[in-house]
Amino acid sequence: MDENMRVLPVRKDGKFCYNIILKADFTKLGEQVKTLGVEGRKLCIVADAKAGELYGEAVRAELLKVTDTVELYTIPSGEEYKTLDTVRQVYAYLIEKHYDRKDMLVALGGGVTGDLTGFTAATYLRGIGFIQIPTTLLSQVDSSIGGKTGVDFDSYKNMVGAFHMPRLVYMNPAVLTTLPERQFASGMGEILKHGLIKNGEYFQWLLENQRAIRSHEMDVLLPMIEESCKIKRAVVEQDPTEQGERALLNFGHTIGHAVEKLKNFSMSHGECVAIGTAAASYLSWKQGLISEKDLVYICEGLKEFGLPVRTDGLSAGEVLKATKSDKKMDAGSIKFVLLRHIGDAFVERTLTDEELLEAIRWILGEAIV
Ligand SMILES: NC(=O)c1ccc[n+]([C@@H]2O[C@H](COP(=O)([O-])OP(=O)(O)OC[C@H]3O[C@@H](n4cnc5c(N)ncnc54)[C@H](O)[C@@H]3O)[C@@H](O)[C@H]2O)c1
Ligand SMILES: O=C(O)C(=O)C[C@@H](O)[C@H](O)[C@H](O)COP(=O)(O)O
Ligand SMILES: [Zn+2]
Repeated sequence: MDENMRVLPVRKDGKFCYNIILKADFTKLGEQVKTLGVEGRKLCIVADAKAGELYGEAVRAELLKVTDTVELYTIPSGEEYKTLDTVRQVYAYLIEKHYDRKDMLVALGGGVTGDLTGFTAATYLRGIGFIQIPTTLLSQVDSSIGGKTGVDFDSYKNMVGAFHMPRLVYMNPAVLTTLPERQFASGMGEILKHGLIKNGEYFQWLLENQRAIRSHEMDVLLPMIEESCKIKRAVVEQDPTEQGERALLNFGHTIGHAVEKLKNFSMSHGECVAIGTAAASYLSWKQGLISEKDLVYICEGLKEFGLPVRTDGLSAGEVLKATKSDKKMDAGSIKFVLLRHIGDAFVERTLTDEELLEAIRWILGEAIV
């Protein structure tokens, strides 16, 4: 066993499902993929344009140690391409190249690539295997784990999707050195969420180590990525298909997804989650759950990591409408994740439109009457 490699097994229904590998290079990728029995099978790397350009050949070279056919199919970068049309183009390529049920897809890129490739794998020939090689901070700590796959539809986030577990998640944090700062901050939006919903001490640790994290010091980044992976793993192991507990991972996403859509994806997912987190924290304060001091602590914490807690150019009414068009409605009431305290979240179903509007006005910087 390589002492610089961390292996986090993920279970489903109590049984081993797949490993998350954390290793600061790609040297163990071939060996890990070999354990999946892909010898003689075709592998198609579905790569985000940027990640493919930077890491496509290194990944392909490792995979060629295991099987003879490894192809690289590039998709354009950006949330606006997380669509059925891009999926259709990947299907067409797979059909043209005669991919069969035992061949596999390899997602190389951020959450957009992972969600889209996972959905393609879930639906092509009624389901083939796929591997996640996440290359953004956000995808390493959140989207590559747990098998939520899907695409946007008419700009509504993740409206079409499937639960389809990866066969392996191999994350190499060294690739984060090329990640633009704004994308790094986006990943911090989900990481801070993990602390807020599940581990208050971790949230505090993140703020205390803010400087080292923002300077990308590996001795702090590695334990941070590992801890977030463990939090996400614990939630998805308990509730793989979002019957209850998993909904907590949607903290900050209800209003966040509405902002993401209304801003035409000009803001990153993590930035919108940060704005949604501010709104959900405001509601938690208004419900008498967290203190005003905690609300300020959370918002200042988000800002320390370069994340927004406010936005403008939108009307409160349109944000409410888009919020209620997200997937969080259940028999007419909205499922909204609130904080009982920092490190402990729950789902609330009784919030009124007036209460939601007040929180929305707050993140829009409007006077509250
Ligand atoms: N399935 C889930 O559980 C889950 C969880 C969280 C988020 N998501 C989804 O993930 C998506 C956001 O993912 P994201 O933040 O990774 O964005 P992304 O996939 O759009 O990647 C962000 C940008 O980083 C670039 N990039 C990727 N890796 C790079 C690298 N190593 N160096 C330089 N540039 C690199 C990409 O080209 C892109 O421009 C959203 O669609 C969101 O809905 C899904
Ligand atoms: O894994 C989950 O479950 C999550 O909710 C993680 C979120 O960070 C992620 O953005 C997810 O894609 C949101 O799912 P959705 O079903 O609300 O679209
Ligand atoms: Zn998210």
